[in-house]
Amino acid sequence: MSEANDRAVETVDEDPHEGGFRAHAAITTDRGGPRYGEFSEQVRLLMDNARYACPDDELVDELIESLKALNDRLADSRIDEWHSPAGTRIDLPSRGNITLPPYVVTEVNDNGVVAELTFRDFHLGGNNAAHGGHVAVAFDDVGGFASAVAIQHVSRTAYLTVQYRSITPLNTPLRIHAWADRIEGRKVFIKGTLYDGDRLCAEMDALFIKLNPGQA
Ligand SMILES: CCCCCCCCCCCCCCCC(=O)SCCNC(=O)CCNC(=O)[C@H](O)C(C)(C)COP(=O)(O)OP(=O)(O)OC[C@H]1O[C@@H](n2cnc3c(N)ncnc32)[C@H](O)[C@@H]1OP(=O)(O)O
Repeated sequence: MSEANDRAVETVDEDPHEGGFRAHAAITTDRGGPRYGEFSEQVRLLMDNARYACPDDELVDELIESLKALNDRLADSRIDEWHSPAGTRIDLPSRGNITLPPYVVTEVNDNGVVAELTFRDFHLGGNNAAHGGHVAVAFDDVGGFASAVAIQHVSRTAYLTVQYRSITPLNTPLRIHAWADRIEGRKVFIKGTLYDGDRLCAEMDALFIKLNPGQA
């Protein structure tokens, strides 16, 4: 971590979290400004290019200097997790969270949550296919979303099982669907599917637990 990173630990007086997540929906399209989506896309491209890059020594030297300068500037604008745009920008893919595979929600209703999701070069597992861990990340987020829709409350993943049925391609719009199969008290049983066209890539079977008030 750089010096700028050390300086960047900023605290906020109010206590904006509840049950381990945001107390308020914090729905905003303002934080980060109108070009935050373009910024996120450039970061994703950086990750994609870094994944496949084979720079020579001279370029590595140059890139390290550029990245150091960039990281210092970014670190200066860090804020706590509750106020950062990432995760709250509902106008952007995956709510502006660049650590998630980008997805755009197309349906939210009694049948759950449906989204168009694209794994990118950064998500490579091998042989042009998505890494299984990234598939699980996608299911966790969209599954958590479906749980939130079903119970109108925050929940945490207790378990999440993925059945990998066929290769999940990169750079291909996929259809991810998660829905509440049943609810028993605080337990929300979530199921999910990931399709490339008509081909089933993976299935999810997960349990989310509704958090008690103040639960971490
Ligand atoms: C701003 C814009 C908004 C837009 C729209 C919002 C969309 C917003 C989407 C966000 C999407 C994020 C989605 C990420 C979600 C994570 O990734 S969360 C992070 C990963 N998960 C964790 O770190 C959880 C770690 N584990 C824990 O904290 C605790 O074990 C848990 C899961 C909270 C459960 O603990 P607990 O509350 O003490 O529950 P406990 O009393 O032990 O168990 C309750 C019941 O569940 C059962 N149970 C608990 N664990 C298990 C298990 N592993 N297996 C089977 N049964 C279990 C118990 O047996 C018990 O059953 P009953 O006796 O009631 O029949």
